[in-house]
Amino acid sequence: MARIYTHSALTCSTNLGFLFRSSSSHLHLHLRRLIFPTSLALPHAKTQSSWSRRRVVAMDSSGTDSAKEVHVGLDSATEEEYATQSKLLQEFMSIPTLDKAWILSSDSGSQAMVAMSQANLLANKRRKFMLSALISKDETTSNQSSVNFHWAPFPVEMTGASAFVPSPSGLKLLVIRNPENESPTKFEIWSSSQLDKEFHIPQKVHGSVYLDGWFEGISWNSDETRVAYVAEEPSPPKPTFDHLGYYKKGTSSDKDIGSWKGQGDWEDEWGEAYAGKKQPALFVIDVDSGEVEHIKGVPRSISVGQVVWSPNSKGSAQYLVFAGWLGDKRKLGLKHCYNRPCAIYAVRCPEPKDDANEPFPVHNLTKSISSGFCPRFSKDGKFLLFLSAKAAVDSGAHCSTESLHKISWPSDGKLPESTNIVDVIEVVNCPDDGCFPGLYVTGLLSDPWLSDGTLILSSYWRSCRVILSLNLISGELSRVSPNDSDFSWSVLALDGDNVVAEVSSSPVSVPEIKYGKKVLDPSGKPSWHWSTIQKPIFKCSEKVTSGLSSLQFKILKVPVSNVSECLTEGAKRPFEAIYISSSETKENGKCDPLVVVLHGGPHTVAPCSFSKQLAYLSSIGYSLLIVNYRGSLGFGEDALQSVPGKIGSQDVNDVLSAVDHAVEMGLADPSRITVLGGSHGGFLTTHLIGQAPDKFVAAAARNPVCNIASMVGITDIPDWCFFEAYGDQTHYTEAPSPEDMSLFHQISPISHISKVKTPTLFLLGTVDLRVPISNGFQYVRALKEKGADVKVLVFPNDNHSLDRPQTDYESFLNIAVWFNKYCKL
Ligand SMILES: CC(=O)N[C@@H](C)C(=O)N[C@@H](C)C(=O)O
Repeated sequence: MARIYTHSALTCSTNLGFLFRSSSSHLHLHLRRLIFPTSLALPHAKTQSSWSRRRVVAMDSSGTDSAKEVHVGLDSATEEEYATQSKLLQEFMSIPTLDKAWILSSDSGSQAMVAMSQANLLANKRRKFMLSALISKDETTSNQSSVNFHWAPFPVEMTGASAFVPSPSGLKLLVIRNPENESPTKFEIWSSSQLDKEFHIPQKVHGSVYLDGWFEGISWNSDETRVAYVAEEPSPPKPTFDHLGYYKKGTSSDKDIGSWKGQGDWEDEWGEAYAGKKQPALFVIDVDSGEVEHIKGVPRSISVGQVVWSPNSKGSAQYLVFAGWLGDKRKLGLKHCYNRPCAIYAVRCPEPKDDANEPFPVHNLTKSISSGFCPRFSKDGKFLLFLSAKAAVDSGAHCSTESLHKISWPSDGKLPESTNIVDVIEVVNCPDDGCFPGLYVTGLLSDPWLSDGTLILSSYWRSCRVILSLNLISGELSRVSPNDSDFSWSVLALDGDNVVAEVSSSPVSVPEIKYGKKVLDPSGKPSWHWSTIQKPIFKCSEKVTSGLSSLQFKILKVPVSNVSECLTEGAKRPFEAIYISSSETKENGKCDPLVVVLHGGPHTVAPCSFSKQLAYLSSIGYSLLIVNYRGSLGFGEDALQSVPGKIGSQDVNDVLSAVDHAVEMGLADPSRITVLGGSHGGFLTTHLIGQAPDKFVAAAARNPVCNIASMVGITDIPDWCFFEAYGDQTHYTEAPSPEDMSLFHQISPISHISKVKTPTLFLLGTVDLRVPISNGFQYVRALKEKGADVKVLVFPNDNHSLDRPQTDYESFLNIAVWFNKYCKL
């Protein structure tokens, strides 16, 4: 998931919950197909006799018909198990997710609007709804003031709306509805009691508005007359041929009878999650007339995003300021990839009276730095702040420690030839104990400022997400969320000088909303006083509540084994693992079975926050060990940069050290350990079952990287293969040599396949562009050849993230049943 803008939208379930409740044979048949959608569902040799068998005629490899026995369906005990698990999983997966929040201030006080979503399994979509509340504050004594949110009795369903953007005054609300087919994009302007305007923007003007976390940017101008945004350019016309196959000159309408459309030229795309998306381009809509202007002058080699308006000072030109990514050569994958060069640009926004035929020049404001994105103007309009992933771009790591910079913004609107970029927060290499580990921003609000110009933002800090404040003048950075909290916090919205935050209390309790007020302690030192907002908006069923109430967690510090002198200082420091277990003591003193959970990247982090899927696994009796091995975000740049060039060894050893550490502490029973991971986490999972074949009783891998040699030619991030294999970006080429291929094979899980004996479940998405499905299949077939116990679920319409509601649900249902089978819960 993109680290900017979004709150972790952990998605949910499927229609299986409904199906399991029925005992009709028709539904059971359907269920079997859902659970084993491919012919690769292989029962373990030991359990074969309990499976129902059916004689079918199949074609053997010689091409002749032969009668073979294949296994269909489940034994009744397994069916019972699926049925039981599905009921509880459904309750976890239906917990809603908080997507965004706004605080709108008026003379009568502040009001909160909270956009939430919940899985709709049957529709395989997320159901969106909006909750609103009036905020009342009792300010009698400054340090003791109480805050109440008076929630409307029910949320309002908003399904069909793609984006909500209140205007700065809170008097207007823009609702955008992206089309699902060839229909127009709808823009609605709402006032407090009615729909004021509705505009339908046809596909020949632009396609869907971007809402992806990278290119997304929708911005009201200060007098609330225009909105700038990023949308897909119209599709280029396709060649038309008549019934004889003759090429037709000129453009013709889609509805021509007796003619057909060719494909036309292929256009490069930004890889995983951008399949079929057109070039992002800048538009401005007049909210009174509905007139849409395509902002010209931006070269097609630049993909634009994150547009904001420059401050509006009388008589001076107004600019649209945006981030732009260069896609002139190859567009390499962008999702999770902060290492793509990008810059902050400004283009003068034409006034309605300007001659539209004369595009204004585009200024690159950040020429001297390899990365600039997320532009924000300071409260007084004197500075333009932006984030930079220069450490990622310059090193080649797909994600790394960020930095924050500013440039002065000219009050007369005359942009200088060159800008002086001032560093505000630098990259931290080796953080001292307990000190700021560097910037890993997880969210920047559209208006992130307190009245004195202090910036409020959320960032990873080791295994937690914290809220930080930055005084732009003094450069002082401090923690807004409590120093002693192991929970993950993120800023949702600002209410004047107060902070509304979402706090996820670790993996064992659902998020809650907190309201933070700056207070002065008796010595005059400022600190933040937090109140819990009374109504829990994440309402859980009794089973979920009782399941969670018996859990506890702690963050373990794991010492690095084999500290070598070649390591940088920061890479010698302990890394972390989050341990979750039942708080109840077992009568026999035995530990629960353990699931080792491994994030991907490798440069991401598994934060100490609530995850429905993992909470479900904990609540059915598993302890979890979520390992933030070296290379994870949040621990400084030295530790992060220590793994490239050593993947498949250093990261694997870190996980093994964490497991040994947990066993030594008496937290895990060495005979009942399983492992679960996706993508690079799946690379680690499949490495671990090959390199430590006796350690894990079962494994589950979601779109795993199993063979970099076969991935490099077809993934959207071939540069990742080179960077993580060699540890630098000098080796990257589109034409790998036999030596490259040999190294890729050698460092991949496939090279350890002969040792694997752990029963492994594979969850694969057919339209994954990052780790194409053939990677998992090759490994699966190699395991099958050895007679290993393998089960495969293939999701034909899923990409790399496997997060569509039904997919997510069916995945975790099968993970639970698979682990139960080998851990004998
Ligand atoms: C940079 C990147 O996407 N690497 C993949 C191999 C990976 O592990 N991706 C993670 C972030 C994922 O969870 O998709």
